[in-house]
Amino acid sequence: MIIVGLTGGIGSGKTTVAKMFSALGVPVYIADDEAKKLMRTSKVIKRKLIALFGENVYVNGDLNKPFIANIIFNNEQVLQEMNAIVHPRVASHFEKWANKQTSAYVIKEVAILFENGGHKACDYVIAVTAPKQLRIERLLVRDNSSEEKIEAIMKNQWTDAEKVKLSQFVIENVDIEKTRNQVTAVHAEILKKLSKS
Ligand SMILES: CC(C)(COP(=O)(O)OP(=O)(O)OC[C@H]1O[C@@H](n2cnc3c(N)ncnc32)[C@H](O)[C@@H]1O)[C@@H](O)C(=O)NCCC(=O)NCCS
Ligand SMILES: Nc1ncnc2c1ncn2[C@@H]1O[C@H](COP(=O)(O)OP(=O)(O)OP(=O)(O)O)[C@@H](O)[C@H]1O
Repeated sequence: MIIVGLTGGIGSGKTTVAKMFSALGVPVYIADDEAKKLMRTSKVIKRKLIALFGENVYVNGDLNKPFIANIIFNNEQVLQEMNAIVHPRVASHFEKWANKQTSAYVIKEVAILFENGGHKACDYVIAVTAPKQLRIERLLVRDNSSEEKIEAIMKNQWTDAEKVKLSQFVIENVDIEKTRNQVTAVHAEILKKLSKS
């Protein structure tokens, strides 16, 4: 199966772009959603997360997100330990999912693709970009978050320039209609590349 990674910084519009690919009939895997599902349901992951963070990591059986976020986005060591527990499970879950798809290619949306070396398992990578200030403004509206928390998350992520250098496709997501046109063009280009290979 041909795997196209879709990545971008927090608030760049990855999910917005992923939905546009989905509307074109491309199967889309949202790694973050699946990671959170596994963190809620896998006994092995739950046990390891409790060992790492303590009992407060779950509240009434659900993930205690503010508690986790407050720790991991201020402590890179713990962030990496959590990722080492969760991400290998997501990788095998993705593989099973991808093997069931029958389309020309699939999209794998991952917020931290390059940062974790996940791009090496992709045939192509699409980077979604948007100016930092615009991303912050979107998140302040969407999440009722603080600028401080957003900056803390951004510190753990590569810059757009670094991601663009290693990506085969770039979608600049500022004007939504222009974004839609870029998605259509990238989809056509990928299909063309695949028909030649
Ligand atoms: C840490 C958690 C609890 C924070 O939840 P919260 O609702 O506050 O934020 P949200 O989920 O919207 O994430 C905000 C941003 O943080 C970044 N981020 C999230 N998880 C991670 C991670 N494991 N490593 C690095 N950055 C991350 C992403 O850019 C994301 O867009 C949550 O993100 C989580 O459970 N993450 C683990 C799942 C995971 O690893 N996802 C990353 C992609 S596989
Ligand atoms: N081109 C755009 N014009 C206006 N608003 C947009 C545009 N693209 C995305 N948004 C809005 O910005 C917010 C962030 O977009 P989205 O959730 O797609 O980003 P993301 O990269 O997936 O975020 P995260 O990294 O937090 O998962 C959403 O509220 C979305 O509706």
